[in-house]
Amino acid sequence: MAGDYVWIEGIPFPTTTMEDLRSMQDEFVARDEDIIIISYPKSGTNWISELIHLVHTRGDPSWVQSVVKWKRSPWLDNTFGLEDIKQQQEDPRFYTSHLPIQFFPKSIFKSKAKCVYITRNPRDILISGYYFWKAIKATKNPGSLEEYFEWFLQGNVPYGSWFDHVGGWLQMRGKENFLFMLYEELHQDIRASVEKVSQFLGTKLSPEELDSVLKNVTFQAMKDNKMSNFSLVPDIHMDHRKAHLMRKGIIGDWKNHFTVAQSEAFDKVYQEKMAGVPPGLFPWE
Ligand SMILES: Nc1ncnc2c1ncn2[C@@H]1O[C@H](COP(=O)(O)OS(=O)(=O)O)[C@@H](OP(=O)(O)O)[C@H]1O
Repeated sequence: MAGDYVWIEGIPFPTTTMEDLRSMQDEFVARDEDIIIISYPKSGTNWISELIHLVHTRGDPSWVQSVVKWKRSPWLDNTFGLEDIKQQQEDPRFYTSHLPIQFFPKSIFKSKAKCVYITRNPRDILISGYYFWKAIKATKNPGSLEEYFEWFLQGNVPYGSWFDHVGGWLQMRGKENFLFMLYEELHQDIRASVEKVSQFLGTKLSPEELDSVLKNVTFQAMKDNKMSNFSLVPDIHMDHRKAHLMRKGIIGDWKNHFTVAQSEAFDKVYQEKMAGVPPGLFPWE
């Protein structure tokens, strides 16, 4: 049976999230060498993580094929992930977070840690989450799409409102150690995306290394890689009969799901909530 949420300061989190986020925020010690992947759920977190890990190994797939993703980039947001991060001696440490900016460890903002924030058309995020949360035991079962659609617009979904999450993290745009990426840009030009990320990380790849990264970050390669496709998530956390991480991997699946009325309702909320965001920043507007 799917669970409910743990509510922390008005935001619903999966029940696997540590309850004392505020203590973690004060106590966590970032290192300048850290590489942090940040996203609202279902934005392409695992795609950009895989890409970053492969850039780090210069296209050698042995790490991504032998270590599960949540050990390569543990979750900052839960106690087990945090322990893994703290115990890592070697630099750089990689870790992942879906946290809204107001819960992020303060030391990260004072460090030179490199942060990559990825986002995606929120309409596609809604659909991706609608299917995925059905399988995840630490989140509430979405029920019908009509119902989930309303929850999403209200921010009554894991990690709260997409609008608030993106709005918060956009404050970091332009900072030297922050890179903003879009799922859609990875789709449109994956080679240019790999080059952009490798430049940000300070890793110059040879043409052969770049080709090997490209070969291993395709939807099919990740779907076939059990260390990346979530098939090894224990049954106590995920019902593998109900959904897979690697679902469709396309742009615009929302068009196969939204009614005209839903599409209009979404646009209205989007325009209200994103009024302060510079026009043209996102390709889906
Ligand atoms: N390589 C590649 N190419 C294209 N698309 C990809 C790729 N890797 C992951 N995905 C798609 O990303 C969606 C999952 O997002 P996240 O990784 O952020 O999910 S999670 O929040 O960590 O659960 C999910 O999107 P949907 O298919 O729309 O559900 C995945 O299919």
